[in-house]
Amino acid sequence: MEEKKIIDLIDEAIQARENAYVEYSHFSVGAIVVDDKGKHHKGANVENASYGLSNCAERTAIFTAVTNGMKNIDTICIVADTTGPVSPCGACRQVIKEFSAENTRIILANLKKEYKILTMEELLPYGFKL
Ligand SMILES: O=c1ccn([C@H]2C[C@H](O)[C@@H](CO)O2)c(=O)[nH]1
Ligand SMILES: [Zn+2]
Repeated sequence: MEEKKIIDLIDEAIQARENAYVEYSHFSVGAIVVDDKGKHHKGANVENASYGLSNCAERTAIFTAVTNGMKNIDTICIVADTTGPVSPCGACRQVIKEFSAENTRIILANLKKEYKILTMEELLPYGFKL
């Protein structure tokens, strides 16, 4: 993927991050899923007073994309205010895997636009799939 497209996706995820509802952690995360038809779906983390009910940004974006008919993730871009590129939690890695294909790109980034692009196998080696 060309550099400009990557930076544009990071910018889009930074925009999505603006809508994060982070009453408890004050840690905002944004995500963009590009589906197999090239459509973009955004997500932000949405927390709850019952902490365990909180939903991560990447899962919000994936569930929205699936609701809109996505079968496979072409690219997912996740951004947070971290020292290096953000590291998604284990639950999200498993959910990304569910909708990943051979060529799915996973872009992890921070607000300084430092990023790394991983394959599913790199993000979740030996992950569970039926
Ligand atoms: O990759 C990540 C890591 C964390 N969070 C959220 C969960 C919680 O709302 C907050 C702090 O963990 O950040 C995400 O949305 N994505
Ligand atoms: Zn998560």
